[in-house]
Amino acid sequence: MTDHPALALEGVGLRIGGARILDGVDLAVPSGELLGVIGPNGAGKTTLFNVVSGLIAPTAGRVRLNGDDVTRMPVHRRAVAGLGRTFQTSSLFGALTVLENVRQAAQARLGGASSVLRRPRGADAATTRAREALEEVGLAHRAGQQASGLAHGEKRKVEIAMLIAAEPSVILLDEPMAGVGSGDVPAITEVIRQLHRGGRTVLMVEHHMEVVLGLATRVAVMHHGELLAAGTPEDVMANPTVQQAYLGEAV
Ligand SMILES: Nc1ncnc2c1ncn2[C@@H]1O[C@H](COP(=O)(O)OP(=O)(O)OP(=O)(O)O)[C@@H](O)[C@H]1O
Repeated sequence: MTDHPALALEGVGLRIGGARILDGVDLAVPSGELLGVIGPNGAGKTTLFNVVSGLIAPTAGRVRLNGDDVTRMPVHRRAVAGLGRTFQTSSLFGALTVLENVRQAAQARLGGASSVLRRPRGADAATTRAREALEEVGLAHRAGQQASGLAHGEKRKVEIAMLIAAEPSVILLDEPMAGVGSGDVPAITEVIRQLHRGGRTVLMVEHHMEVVLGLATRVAVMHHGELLAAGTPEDVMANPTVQQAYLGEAV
């Protein structure tokens, strides 16, 4: 298994009507990489994440998770197989507490029945895992608070704690800095850095270039549904084709 990339896209294409939304995307993401996915608006970045997570079926090519072909696997089974993702907008249950939100994610991973049958004294396994995940993102002190009352930046951290609790092997972060005030950017950057340091494989779509260049071990550039370039942040930013794609856009 270790010979396989954590995630591989092989000739992935998506046509909707006459439009080519994704075209021949080949990409191998080795285990432990933090890949920044960038590109101008409408380049196909979110669509690519939707294909990887199973929300959209590609019309060509394959998606492999740790070597296994998951192209036709539904979203929930892909999650169980080890794929986790966040969305541009918050996916928290506002009426639940922070701990309850993270606990749901841990419970989904552990499975309901076993934890009911074998409930450790005091706190069950899902609660313990949820508390550890909140600790990891520095939000243990918010555990009992209702999620709707959190600041936006804290909600982002709770979403990352939910990912940690679900223990995915590959994580997709879709614009983690979207809507985040500049004051919260460094703290969330640090949480993502920690997430990656734990040995997890992370793909991150992000427009905030400072964040991408500061975190990514490799950068992939999408343009008109194609993978234009992939390489170290330095190489990619020095690539004339990439600079051309961004003409008229803020890089
Ligand atoms: N279901 C759909 N039907 C038709 N066109 C679609 C559909 N989904 C996406 N598109 C088109 O595909 C292209 C890629 O969209 P996508 O949202 O993936 O781009 P993006 O790179 O994530 O953009 P942004 O940075 O603005 O979020 C866009 O031109 C979009 O209008």
